[in-house]
Amino acid sequence: MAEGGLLFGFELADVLVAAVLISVVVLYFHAEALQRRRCPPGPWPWPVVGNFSALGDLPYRNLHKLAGKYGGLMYLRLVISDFVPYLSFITKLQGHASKFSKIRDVSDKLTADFFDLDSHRNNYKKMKNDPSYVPDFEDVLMETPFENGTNLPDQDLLKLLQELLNAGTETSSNTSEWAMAELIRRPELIERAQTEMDSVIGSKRLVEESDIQQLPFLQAVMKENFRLHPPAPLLLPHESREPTELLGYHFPAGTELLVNAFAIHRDPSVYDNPDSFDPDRFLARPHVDHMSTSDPYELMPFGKGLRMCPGYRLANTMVALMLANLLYVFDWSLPEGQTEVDMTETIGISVRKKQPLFLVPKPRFELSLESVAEN
Ligand code: HEM
Repeated sequence: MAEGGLLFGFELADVLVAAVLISVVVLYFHAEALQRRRCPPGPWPWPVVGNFSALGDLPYRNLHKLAGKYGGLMYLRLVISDFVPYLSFITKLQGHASKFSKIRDVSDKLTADFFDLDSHRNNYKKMKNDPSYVPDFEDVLMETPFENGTNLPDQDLLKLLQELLNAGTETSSNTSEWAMAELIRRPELIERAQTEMDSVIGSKRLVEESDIQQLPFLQAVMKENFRLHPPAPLLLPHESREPTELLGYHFPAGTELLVNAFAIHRDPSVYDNPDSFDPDRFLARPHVDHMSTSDPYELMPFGKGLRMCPGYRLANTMVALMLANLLYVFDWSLPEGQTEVDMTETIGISVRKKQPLFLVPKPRFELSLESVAEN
């Protein structure tokens, strides 16, 4: 009974607030249930924060675990504007946009200083008629005309160089570090790689690009390393432009798609003992080729299809060449007193070792400076 602002002994205002809250919760669950009817399964999102907390520090690992519960195709809500698009301004209020724009400004300045287009252009003008001068990538980009005959504007040129620098350096160096870390834990694998190279290369020179095709074990090491340590384990986010149906599920236009290459690479139905480093598995499965732009999808450190990494050939060749030479020219050991390699991961632009790897090299043979310079 309402009496003097009371309803069954409760303050009327409290009852109204409670009623509103309950309605909001009921409406939220109802709207969520409707929305999810045609979506793949996935963890139930918390109001406002969604499933963001499920990602943790190493999202590819946590999503892999979640896939064990919900299956390979999962639906998650990651940001507040996924719930209520007109609340996207909150992301701005959190200050991320301004932080990013500061980082962008610093990065733009570093790129401009590093590539120094004007002096590079002057140098190229002086050198281009010298037959011994080999134009570098910056020269080629500066000189390449568009279809309308003009050159790429400097600002665009710098952005392009910046993107290549960001996408290509840390990924490649981290890959090499992971490979050395895996190999030093299994010295017999280093010996096998060295025996293979000794038989193919023969004379005492550096390993060349043309040798790599004849080094199947080294290539198997590369594949196994990419399988266990894809530098970009969730590739890059992709977004659907149109509403799409897949496996009976509905994906509205604008759905963000993350492909968990890490989870694919550790699928026990494809790879026995998926967490162990075993290059022999690829000698037994030569058809699995991470350099193929389409199927097989068992190994995809560079992604697949139209948006696959455009630097994949350069990256694969450079990493293989670097690894081959490190193993061919040197024997390696852990620093005195160290018996274990810490394999903990952390994420920067790509996944890297949390603790940098320190190894001690010992030359396997004398290599004259002349033969190094010739290479
Ligand atoms: C081990 C080395 C590398 C790995 C594992 C790697 C991997 C990847 C992956 C997984 C993607 C996203 C593909 C997707 O979303 O489907 C990507 C994109 C990209 N990569 Fe690489 N990458 C490497 C080295 C390089 C190098 C050396 C360059 C250039 C010099 C490069 C340039 C790029 C660029 C520009 C993109 C963005 C492409 C786009 O927006 O469509 N990457 N890379």
